[in-house]
Amino acid sequence: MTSLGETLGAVRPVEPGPMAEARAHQDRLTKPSGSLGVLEDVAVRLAGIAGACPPPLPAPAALAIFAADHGVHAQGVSPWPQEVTAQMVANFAAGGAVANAFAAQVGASVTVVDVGVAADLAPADGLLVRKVAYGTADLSQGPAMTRDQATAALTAGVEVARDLVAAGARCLVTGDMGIANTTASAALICAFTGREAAGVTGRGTGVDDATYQHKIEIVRRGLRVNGIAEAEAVPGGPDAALRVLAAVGGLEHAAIAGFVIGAAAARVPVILDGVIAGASALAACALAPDTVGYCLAGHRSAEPGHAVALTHLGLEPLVDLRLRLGEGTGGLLAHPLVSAAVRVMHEVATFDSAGVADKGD
Ligand SMILES: Cc1cc2ncn([C@H]3O[C@H](COP(=O)(O)O)[C@@H](O)[C@H]3O)c2cc1C
Ligand SMILES: O=C(O)c1cccnc1
Repeated sequence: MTSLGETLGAVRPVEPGPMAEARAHQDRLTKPSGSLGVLEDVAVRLAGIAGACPPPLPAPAALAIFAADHGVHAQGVSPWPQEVTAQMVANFAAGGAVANAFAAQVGASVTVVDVGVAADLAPADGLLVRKVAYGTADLSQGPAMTRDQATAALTAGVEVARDLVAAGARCLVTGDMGIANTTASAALICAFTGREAAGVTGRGTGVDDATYQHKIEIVRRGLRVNGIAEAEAVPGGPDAALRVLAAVGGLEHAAIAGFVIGAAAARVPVILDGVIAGASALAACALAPDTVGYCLAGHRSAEPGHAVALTHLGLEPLVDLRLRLGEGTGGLLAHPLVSAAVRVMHEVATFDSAGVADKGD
């Protein structure tokens, strides 16, 4: 068993020296300075993460899809039955989901982790059972999880990251599956950013207007019953972060937060997927602030809370395709861009080496 405290303490800031070196190297390459835009920033950050310039290629990539159920589903916040969580876990394990197709496209492995599905699942190839509970309690009635449950799910995420890196992964990608988890995501984003529920709650898998208004009300109620003021960010520090995560988060949010922290502790970049990952990353970065240096925002999801979370974290999304699926799909699609950004550092000639004239002063 990994101690969560030890892992939090192992997260170091990204290294400024190799980042400065990478920035200077970018300017010597046979292209106008800054012409690769955000990709230059990505390559610079990967140098800081690896502590080396040029940084290693971020491959192979490994996607982990954390799955769990939500007590708040009983409030009618999702049009889908809760059983779809377990059914989709089987679909991931059989290779039949969108995430599997995108993983195959970009050459990423897929690991599915049951951290809280409300059904018994048997371990199988690519399916780890690390169940902490059969779903959370209803966050609109009281805390969704105990502190111990949140800690156990965080630890499961840390350990999955550690094991994937030990098995050779050089880039991690977050994925989620949990019917009703956009409600818990909205509540987490409210608590960590201090935004109002109406500004961060989205339609998830597609609720109608009446259900959407009800969903916003449930997010408000969840904050209220758990003693979290709406439109006021919770105080910083790991203790408050764990309290918020346990109060209104999901078991997969906690596990994803642990996974992101585990990536940072192992000095490996982690590509975040959509709104569930964004909400989880807010918790991760509140628990261990240097974690943010290891996070790349794969995409911006159509859920309004996602942009709020990314702005709060200071992360710029790599793609915006109006995706609103989760599973890791948006994170996976960004992986070739991250690889391309790093490959430039290895393969592109400098003005000197290629005999190309630099622009005049
Ligand atoms: C078939 C199916 C596949 C999915 N894959 C991801 N999600 C996504 O939708 C769910 C969150 O939306 P809400 O909060 O509205 O329930 C999560 O399971 C998320 O991973 C799916 C949802 C469905 C129905
Ligand atoms: O942003 C996401 O990842 C998302 C949006 C809607 C439903 N599930 C996931």
